Amino acid sequence: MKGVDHLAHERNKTEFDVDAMKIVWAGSRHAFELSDRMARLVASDPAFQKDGRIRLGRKELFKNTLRKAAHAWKRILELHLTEEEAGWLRNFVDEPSFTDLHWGMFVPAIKGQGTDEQQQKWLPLAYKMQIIGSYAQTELGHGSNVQGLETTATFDPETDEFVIHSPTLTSSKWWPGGLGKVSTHAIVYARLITNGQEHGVHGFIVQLRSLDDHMPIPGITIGDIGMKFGNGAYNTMDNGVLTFDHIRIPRNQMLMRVLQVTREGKCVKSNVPRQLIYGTMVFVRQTIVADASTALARAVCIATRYSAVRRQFGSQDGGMETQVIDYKTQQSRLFPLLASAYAFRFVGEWLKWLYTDVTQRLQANDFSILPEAHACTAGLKSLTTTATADAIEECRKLCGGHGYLCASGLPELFAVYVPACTYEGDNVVLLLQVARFLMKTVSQLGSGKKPVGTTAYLGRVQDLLQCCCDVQTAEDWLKPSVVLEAFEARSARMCVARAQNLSKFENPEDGFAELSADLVEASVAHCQLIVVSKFIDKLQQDIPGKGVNRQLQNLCYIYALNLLHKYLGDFLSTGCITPKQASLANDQLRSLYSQIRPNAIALVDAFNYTDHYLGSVLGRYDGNVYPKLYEEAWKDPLNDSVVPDGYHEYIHPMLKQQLRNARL
Ligand SMILES: CCCCCCCCCC/C=C\CCCCC/C=C/C(=O)SCCNC(=O)CCNC(=O)[C@H](O)C(C)(C)COP(=O)(O)OP(=O)(O)OC[C@H]1O[C@@H](n2cnc3c(N)ncnc32)[C@H](O)[C@@H]1OP(=O)(O)O
Ligand SMILES: Cc1cc2nc3c(=O)[nH]c(=O)nc-3n(C[C@H](O)[C@H](O)[C@H](O)COP(=O)(O)OP(=O)(O)OC[C@H]3O[C@@H](n4cnc5c(N)ncnc54)[C@H](O)[C@@H]3O)c2cc1C
Repeated sequence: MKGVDHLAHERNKTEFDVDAMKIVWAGSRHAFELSDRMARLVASDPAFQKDGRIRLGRKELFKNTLRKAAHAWKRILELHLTEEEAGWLRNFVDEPSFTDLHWGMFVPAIKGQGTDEQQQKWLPLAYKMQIIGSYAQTELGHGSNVQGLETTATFDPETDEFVIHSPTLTSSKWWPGGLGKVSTHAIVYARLITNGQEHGVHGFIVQLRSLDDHMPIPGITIGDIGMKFGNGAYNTMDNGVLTFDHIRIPRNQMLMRVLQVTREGKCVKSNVPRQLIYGTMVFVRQTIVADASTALARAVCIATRYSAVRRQFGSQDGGMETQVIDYKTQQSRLFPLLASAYAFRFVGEWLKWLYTDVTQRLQANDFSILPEAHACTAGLKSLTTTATADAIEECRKLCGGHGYLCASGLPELFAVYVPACTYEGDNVVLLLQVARFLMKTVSQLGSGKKPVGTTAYLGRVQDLLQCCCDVQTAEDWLKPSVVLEAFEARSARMCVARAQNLSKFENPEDGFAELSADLVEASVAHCQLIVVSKFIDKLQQDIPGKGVNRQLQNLCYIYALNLLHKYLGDFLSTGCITPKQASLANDQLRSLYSQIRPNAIALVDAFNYTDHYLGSVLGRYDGNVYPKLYEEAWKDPLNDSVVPDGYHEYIHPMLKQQLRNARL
């Protein structure tokens, strides 16, 4: 690192091995080395520079994204990068583009829902980018309600083809990323109709544009849906609109792992459950949880470094003013977010493991943990994206006025990140799925069915309904068993109370609708328990590096005790803890903030983000904020001229008018 390090005094306070923590954050030494190499490769390549992209108009911005995507692909081929390396490289390019959907949804959909023959035909083309795919599920009229989609795929036995059609305006495909201007193909979700009968929604591989001149296939109308929230941000993506006028595709382009349509138009079910049609969403939700920690860590890194640079008030005898990070209010807002970044990292790691396990089981025809995998991916996607979007905004406020400048990097990060609360399932709709799973689990307790996995604690429901929290001193809140029991008891009691209320309704669906707001709260409690318990599990691992485990313990208890404070109503009203114990938890929280304080900068350094990736003057590694902020201001196009365009037309005549009025 060249130049003066304005944060050196902070780094000198560190009480743990930062390099070892970098490996814990990355997940392994291999992941660390690989991501570090790719981050530096991108940061050092002028073709990937990001300065000024927020000032580009839509067309320039989009073309710039196409240029970067093409350059990234060129480098991937030239350097013979592996799939893993290529994924990291694209990540550090840090610009949403059609490639996210191609690699993130189109390819996984074919892998997850295609037959062996379909995979053999389509995957090589997709891997070489000889075709570019998107994922066209949502329509103008329906997104959450997948079974409500209107596009039809009618089998024509005479020609052995499906006819894909958009019967209404509301059946127009609407939102798919990469669709508007780039994709040549899409997985299109449509209602399957054979022999006049409906068979639910299925995926079809449909060519959209000519591979020669990129013109839409006759009968297809396609375009971009228009500008989205924020400057730059997600506007690098061509989210699209698409309609079909009786487009014909061969029968073998329906993804047939779940259901096969024969030459005669007969539907033959395979042994895999229907829900596997939703499998791509489970995969992507799992990756979104991992991405949440990355985005949250970016915001926290910026806010933490800047909070150590920024000084306000408190100067005595002409000495230095107080660093804002030393204010207890700043710490109580910032450190729980730092702890959440680590918590989400570890739960993301665990979810990846769960997903891999489910995939292997599915291949062996074991579908038993599919409902749990669905509930975990849906619930954790909802919990982590909501918390991350809120946290990015909180980090902006933690940076005061300068946080509102685009140069802070936070407005763009927020604008890019916030749709994660909606895409891949609206966060409330997903929590309702978790609630269904929880209510089903509770209702089966009486029949002796033993809950497993993340709901195993519900098997101890009788104990959890009666247990009393064993906390007498603030230090007692540093016992994993105490924290875990408080979270388990809160979630179990909320689930049982909701289930009892539901049982009062004659029609369970009416009850579910009426009590849905309460049910969502139980889902949140359950998901928070998962995050806390996976963090505690992480602490039990053998973590090398001086002081690393200690820091992680502090972060884990900050995460848990801050939630306890924030959701105190739940903990008190369900009788899990007493007001006195809650007050002791707060005492412990303050003590933990003091312990984290000297390590805060090193804990964000452990994310190993380059200045290029952070894209923030406030979050610079060297803390040299003010001169760079000053320099940045002069780059604004308004400062190209001293007297602005429009002066002669609008300002000058106004001034003259006032002068005349004054003389009158
Ligand atoms: C500063 C600059 C920074 C730059 C940063 C750049 C970084 C780039 C950032 C980009 C990162 C990532 C890119 C992401 C791109 C986003 C792309 C987005 C794509 C999409 O949004 S695709 C569309 C997604 N759509 C949805 O998610 C729809 C949500 N709806 C549903 O999932 C379902 O319809 C439903 C579950 C809500 C309802 O289903 P339905 O069948 O109608 O009803 P139910 O009766 O409730 O369910 C039936 C049973 O099925 C079970 N079920 C439901 N879903 C699943 C599932 N997925 N898997 C398994 N089982 C499932 C359900 O539990 C029921 O079971 P039961 O009968 O009770 O046993
Ligand atoms: C940036 C972005 C990228 C996207 N990319 C893609 C893509 O590549 N491919 C694709 O197919 N789609 C994509 N989508 C679409 C996305 O998946 C949907 O917008 C999302 O699933 C939400 O569905 P909706 O828009 O129908 O919301 P709605 O369901 O209309 O939600 C509106 C409100 O109704 C509430 N609500 C809905 N149903 C219920 C219920 N049962 N109970 C209680 N409340 C309810 C919701 O909580 C929300 O508050 C993208 C969306 C965005 C914003």
